Order: sequence, then C-alpha cells, then structure tokens
Amino acid sequence: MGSGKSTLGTVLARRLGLQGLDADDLFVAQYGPIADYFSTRGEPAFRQAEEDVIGEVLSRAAPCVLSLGGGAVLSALTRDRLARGSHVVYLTVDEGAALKRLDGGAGRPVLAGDPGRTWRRILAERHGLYREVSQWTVDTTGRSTTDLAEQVIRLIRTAESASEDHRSVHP
Ligand SMILES: Nc1ncnc2c1ncn2[C@@H]1O[C@H](COP(=O)(O)OP(=O)(O)OP(=O)(O)O)[C@@H](O)[C@H]1O
Ligand SMILES: O=C(O)C1=C[C@@H](O)[C@@H](O)[C@H](O)C1
Ligand SMILES: [Mg+2]
Repeated sequence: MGSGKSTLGTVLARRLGLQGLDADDLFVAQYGPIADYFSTRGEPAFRQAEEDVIGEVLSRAAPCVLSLGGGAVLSALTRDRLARGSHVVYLTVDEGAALKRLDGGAGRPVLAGDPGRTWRRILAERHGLYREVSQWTVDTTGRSTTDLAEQVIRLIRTAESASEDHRSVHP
C-alpha cells in the first residue's frame, strides 16, 4: 500500500502507448466505494469481486498496464492468472514514506486502527506472495515516478528481447 502502483501505472501506460487500468478504480466504477463495500459486504465478498474484476481484465486480448489493489495477490486464482503471460513488478516503499503518501491510512479500511503497525503486519503477511507473482522488485522510496517508469520500461524491454532471442534459437 502506498508504493505508487496507481501513479506509476498511469505514467507507464502513457509512455508505452497502452491502455492504463486500475483494479481499484474498476471496482469502484462497478460496485461503489471500497470502504462502503467492506463495511456492508465484508472482506471475503470484496476479495471475490476484486478477483472477478481483475480476471476480466487479464482475459482481454489487448495488452494493457494494470495497477492492482494491494491485496489482489491474496487470491490464488489471480496469482495463477498473473503467471500466464503478464510482466509483474513488485513496487516496494519504506514504511515512513508509505504512511506519508497514504495520509495516515485515510479511506483505506484495511489500515484501520494503528496504520503503521497494520501496514507492517500486512506487508509481512503478503511479502512472499508479492515475490511469488513478480519478476522484478523495485524500491520506489525517494524516487520520482519518471525515473521509476524508465527503469520498468527497460526491465520489460530487456525481458522481451531475451524471449525473442530464445524464440529465434528454438523456432
Ligand atoms: N514515487 C513517488 N514518490 C512520492 N510520492 C509518490 C510516488 N508515487 C506515488 N506517490 C504518492 O503517494 C500516494 C499514493 O500513491 P498511489 O495511489 O499511486 O499508491 P498505490 O500503491 O496505488 O496505493 P494503494 O495501495 O492505495 O492502491 C499518492 O499521493 C501519490 O501521489
Ligand atoms: O491492501 C489491501 O488489502 C487493499 C488495498 C487497496 O488497493 C484496495 O484494493 C483495498 O482498500 C484493499
Ligand atoms: Mg492504487
């Protein structure tokens, strides 16, 4: 949370000339505010709907840049879908910078209570899943979005040209 997924996704999409989508925004457009959904339907219902929203995007033929919600990796089905043909970047950030960026957790139901403690606990619970689904880990602390976008584009281009080489050797 607060690593800059939505912000970087928008810039990456523009620079790559692809459609930029944000799973949280798609959720809100379909179901209304996330905090309201959490309080009326509960987290399991939210996770199911989130899985469906992401599944729909990942089933599309056209390539895009998709910023996930922070808890999307909790779904085994989403993790499996991400493993089938997506480039996945794990964006990290220091706790201090994250809490500053997140305005102390306002509007994020999973950060209710003591935001710092909760942020640390959630990260500890999810770190292994983020590592499992991603090809790269990029620390965003103290770095501009422009700089991050350039780095991610380089990583993707290098991976794609390596896989082209592989295909030409083994047609
Ligand atoms: N590299 C950066 N440096 C400084 N501030 C940033 C950076 N990236 C994003 N921010 C700021 O941090 C806040 C959170 O960014 P953003 O919403 O993109 O994070 P997120 O990872 O999508 O969060 P969430 O988990 O809530 O979806 C925003 O105010 C944004 O402007
Ligand atoms: O980390 C989480 O569990 C969440 C992160 C946000 O992106 C939203 O998807 C929602 O607030 C839940
Ligand atoms: Mg976001």
